[in-house]
Amino acid sequence: MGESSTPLGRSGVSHVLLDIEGTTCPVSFVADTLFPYAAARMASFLETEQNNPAVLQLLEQAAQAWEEDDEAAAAALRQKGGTAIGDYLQLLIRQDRKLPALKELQGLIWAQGYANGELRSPLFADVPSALERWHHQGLVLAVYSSGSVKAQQLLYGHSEAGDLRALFRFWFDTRTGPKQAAQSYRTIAAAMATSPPQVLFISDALAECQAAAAAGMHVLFSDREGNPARDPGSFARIADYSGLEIASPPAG
Ligand SMILES: CSCCC(=O)C(=O)COP(=O)(O)O
Ligand SMILES: [Mg+2]
Repeated sequence: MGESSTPLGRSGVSHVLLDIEGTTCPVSFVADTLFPYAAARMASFLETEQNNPAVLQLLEQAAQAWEEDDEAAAAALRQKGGTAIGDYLQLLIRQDRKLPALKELQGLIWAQGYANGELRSPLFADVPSALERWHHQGLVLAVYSSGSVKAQQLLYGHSEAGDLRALFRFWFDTRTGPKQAAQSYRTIAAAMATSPPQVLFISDALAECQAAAAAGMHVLFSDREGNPARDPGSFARIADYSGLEIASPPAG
């Protein structure tokens, strides 16, 4: 593992909750491939899906968020008047804002790219074997990402290491709650029928690490090559899972 060793051997950890971008998957794939892929196809997707009730519902949610959005560029776009919701969605993509409706629309667009072979997700080299090892040990694996659950399942279902979805038992996105709020981690622990001290959370975002720790989870800060933020605060860093041994949970 990274610079420090973490005493997870006797920690009682039975669940591992993983962020995706900057944690199991390079930031560059999300920022330089996935986001531009969705941005380039958003207008034609909205045109094609204009009678799809699920898409219309997501657009209503985005329009509502836009009305309440005080951020300067969003407000300026609103004041222009008559501007299409597509322009607001493009703004959110450029700003890497994590609005759930946008994340679900992105997931629907990426689904087409994964299906036609244009997209395939790279994971950090140590990740697939660590997931296999932990799963084999009886640890419960779960995902918590700003990407929609559909997008998460697409990413792990079309990874360069194959379809890894079966290794995960639970999937959570920001419909469960913001990743910077301690309550979200309590909700996730409850949804997995466990308690926060039995969960190890790994993320590259310090605010997410702090929220999970405040809820009582074990936390490691993901310090991967290419991550824009490398300050771990008070958390132990991890750069590679090859040496991350987590004691198996008691049987039964
Ligand atoms: C699930 S793949 C796309 C990831 C994404 O859209 C994103 O915003 C990354 O956020 P994360 O919480 O995984 O760091
Ligand atoms: Mg992340």
